[in-house]
Amino acid sequence: MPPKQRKIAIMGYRSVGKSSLSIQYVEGQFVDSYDPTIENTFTKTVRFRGDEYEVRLVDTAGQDEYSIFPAQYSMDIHGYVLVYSITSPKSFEVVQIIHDKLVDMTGKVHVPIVLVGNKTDLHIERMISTEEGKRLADSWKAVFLETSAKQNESVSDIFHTVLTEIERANGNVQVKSGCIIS
Ligand SMILES: Nc1nc2c(ncn2[C@@H]2O[C@H](COP(=O)(O)OP(=O)(O)OP(=O)(O)O)[C@@H](O)[C@H]2O)c(=O)[nH]1
Repeated sequence: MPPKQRKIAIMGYRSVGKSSLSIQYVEGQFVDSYDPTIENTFTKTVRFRGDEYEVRLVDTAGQDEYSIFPAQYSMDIHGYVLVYSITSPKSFEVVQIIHDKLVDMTGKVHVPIVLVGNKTDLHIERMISTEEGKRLADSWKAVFLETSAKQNESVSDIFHTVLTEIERANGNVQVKSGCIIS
């Protein structure tokens, strides 16, 4: 069977670690330097829960509260990873604005979204608590994860979770008494 093709967009404010998470997932390395992204696409083939997936990961340019939601990211994308940095209240504010624009643009009731609080290794600089992140994700009915691209903590979980959410949106995952059966 050919691999299932899944296109995932990773979005958020500038410098939250979108490229670092993408590179850590696809290439298994962390780059300390900062090079603002315009747009990059990564492809990775993964076997997950018995199925083969070709994941196309679109690493988007950092947005701010004034950015217009790029129309190309409202179509042809199966799932979204929305990222903020746990050290940046501004990035937490912007991720909420991006989410609202995303829901408006796609016009869908349920969009597969994973909310990610990145940079957990910078715990002394933490400004957004785990509870705040969780509460926001719950209000969106999205899944919440905290990660560190630097320490490769929970990075692959992001993409496995978004693949699961896409399957769920397609009606291919059943949840029974807390267990996920696919
Ligand atoms: N300590 C720490 N630094 C990180 C982490 N993730 C990214 N960084 C650093 O944060 C800076 C920005 O990372 P990028 O991955 O370029 O951020 P981005 O969101 O793609 O940035 P834009 O392209 O401007 O949107 C870089 O210096 C990274 O090394 C992390 O988990 N921990």
